[in-house]
Amino acid sequence: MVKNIAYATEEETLMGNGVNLRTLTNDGGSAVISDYGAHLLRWAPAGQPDVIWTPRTWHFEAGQPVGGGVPVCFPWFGPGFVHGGQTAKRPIHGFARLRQWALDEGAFTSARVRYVLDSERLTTGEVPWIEDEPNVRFHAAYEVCASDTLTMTLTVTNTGGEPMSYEAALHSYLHVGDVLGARLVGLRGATYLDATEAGFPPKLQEQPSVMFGDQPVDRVYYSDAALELQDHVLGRVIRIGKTGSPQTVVWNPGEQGGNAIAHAKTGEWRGFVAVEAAACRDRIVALSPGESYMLSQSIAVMPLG
Ligand SMILES: O=P(O)(O)OC[C@H]1O[C@H](O)[C@H](O)[C@@H](O)[C@@H]1O
Repeated sequence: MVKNIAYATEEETLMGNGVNLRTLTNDGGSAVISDYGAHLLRWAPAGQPDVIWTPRTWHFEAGQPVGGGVPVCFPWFGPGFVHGGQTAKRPIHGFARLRQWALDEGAFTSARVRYVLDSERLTTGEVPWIEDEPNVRFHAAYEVCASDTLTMTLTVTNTGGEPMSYEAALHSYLHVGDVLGARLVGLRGATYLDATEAGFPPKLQEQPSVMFGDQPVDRVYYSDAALELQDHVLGRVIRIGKTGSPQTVVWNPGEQGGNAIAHAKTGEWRGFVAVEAAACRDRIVALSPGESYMLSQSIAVMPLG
């Protein structure tokens, strides 16, 4: 099924291929979210161009991630990281974004949607995901509140009888007029791991802003600071706040990688910067039985002053 997000309407909340799209519309703004992956596809405050980026055309395919939007990365990030070392797990960014989440009907309003993914409903082979944690059980709740601001909150509870650990990220593709002129401000002085180099060498953010170009930028910052993504083309600033997020992942694939993104046409990569609330690698979340952890990201838009 090929779909242009620009044409998503309320009438399309029930779609073919077993994928439901939910539309939130209120005076403050509107959003579209898919039950597949609990994947936010669109959000814009009233009167603003989209703030969440997706390729101009995209489709749902069972077992494949939807391009752009806000993938929920869980229970691992990238290829995974266990006991101090990178692993090679598949699928990349965990299975949560490739599963149908259960809609909490009672919590679905014009401004809010809540989804649940429970380990009891997953198939053997997905749980446990860490060989030495054979009895891991969890309950994940994901709530999206969308009006003139957007807030996404992932709460994971250890429902098993043994300790569990996981990685998570809210992988927001933020729409900019042109990434080549975008500036991400708020990370000066932070240490980051440079994922574009072998071994993820640690580096220091010395410049006042992160800039983007033809070369990829792929970094795990050790920072929970509030950030501003300045967009001189659209004349606005996207403000990003986070809680429970010891790291911030910043990514743009650059020209070569960007033009290889599934579903995206040549040059579309210039329309986004991914700024991700994350707890991954050596900041993995560890939960005792009964404990919960909340990872949240909120986004608002201001005129560029
Ligand atoms: O799987 P995708 O949604 O395309 O995301 C892929 C990207 O995700 C993160 O931002 C990682 O830091 C990148 O290394 C990776 O390439």
